Amino acid sequence: MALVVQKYGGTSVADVQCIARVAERIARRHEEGNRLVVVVSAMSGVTDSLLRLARQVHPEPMGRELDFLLATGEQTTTALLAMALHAKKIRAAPLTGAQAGIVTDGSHTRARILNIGPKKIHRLLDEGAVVVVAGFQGQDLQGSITTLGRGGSDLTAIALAAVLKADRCEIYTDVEGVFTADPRMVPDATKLDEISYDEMLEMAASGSKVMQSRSVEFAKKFRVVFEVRSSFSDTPGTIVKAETKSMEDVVVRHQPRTEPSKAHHSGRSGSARSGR
Ligand SMILES: Nc1ncnc2c1ncn2[C@@H]1O[C@H](COP(=O)(O)OP(=O)(O)O)[C@@H](O)[C@H]1O
Ligand SMILES: N[C@@H](CC(=O)OP(=O)(O)O)C(=O)O
Repeated sequence: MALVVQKYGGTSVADVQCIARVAERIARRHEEGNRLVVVVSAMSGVTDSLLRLARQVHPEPMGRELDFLLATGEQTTTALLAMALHAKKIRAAPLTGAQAGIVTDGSHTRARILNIGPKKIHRLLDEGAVVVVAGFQGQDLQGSITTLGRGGSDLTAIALAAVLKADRCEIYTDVEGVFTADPRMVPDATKLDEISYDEMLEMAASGSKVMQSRSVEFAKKFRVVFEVRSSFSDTPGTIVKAETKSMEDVVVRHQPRTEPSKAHHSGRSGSARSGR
């Protein structure tokens, strides 16, 4: 029985129809006999709305309260996805980051993971449940909720895959993998079958990226091989690993510098993703 960690980003859980579609995908994999740990992000745009709300009541909200608020975005999706799975008669166990055993330092809004105690996840998997984990969050040693920086659900998934020694780690988004440039801005960008951690980090440094750089650094350090793929199709995505067999890095290095469109892609631009 393979242990699979999946992560569904905000674009994949943007509304209840999307959540139902994700539940369908999970149900299929569960029925195939896989053990599943599913990390979810807040529904697209929710984290930004929560930030705007916070700033309406305080120009510079305190980190502890801000993290308490921001973590609710992922918790909402976690609860809704667990309900959607129950509607399909699949046992699902929703967990906050803290309940999943994710312990961080106390750097609110950009906390670093100190360790993960996966006992509860293992127990739930042994009971046959699909474990649904709220991404982007943990708990510090004082018991306060923390968040892992923008894009931090990627880090939750990669770190869980490392700790659980998962057989597969799948990062689901709204494009079919990693392209030579942002496919929404560069129509003739081509999808890569494979890319190395270093090439992914180079893409991030040049402003065009599909994942939080800290997550890629973490994956590189702990040798977590993962696949970036679409939750809207069954097309194989892009495998990210230490070495790639081709010279695709040449293509990557020659991609044009692009500014991701805010309308579609809020929070994914250079500093918002990599600066923490
Ligand atoms: N090189 C690239 N390859 C693929 N997607 C990219 C790339 N650079 C930027 N992107 C953008 O990343 C988006 C996915 O990130 P995001 O919108 O944050 O998704 P999610 O909600 O799944 O985290 C894609 O829609 C695409 O526009
Ligand atoms: N909701 C958080 C965490 C996250 O990772 O989101 P996404 O997977 O949609 O990039 C953010 O907006 O930063």
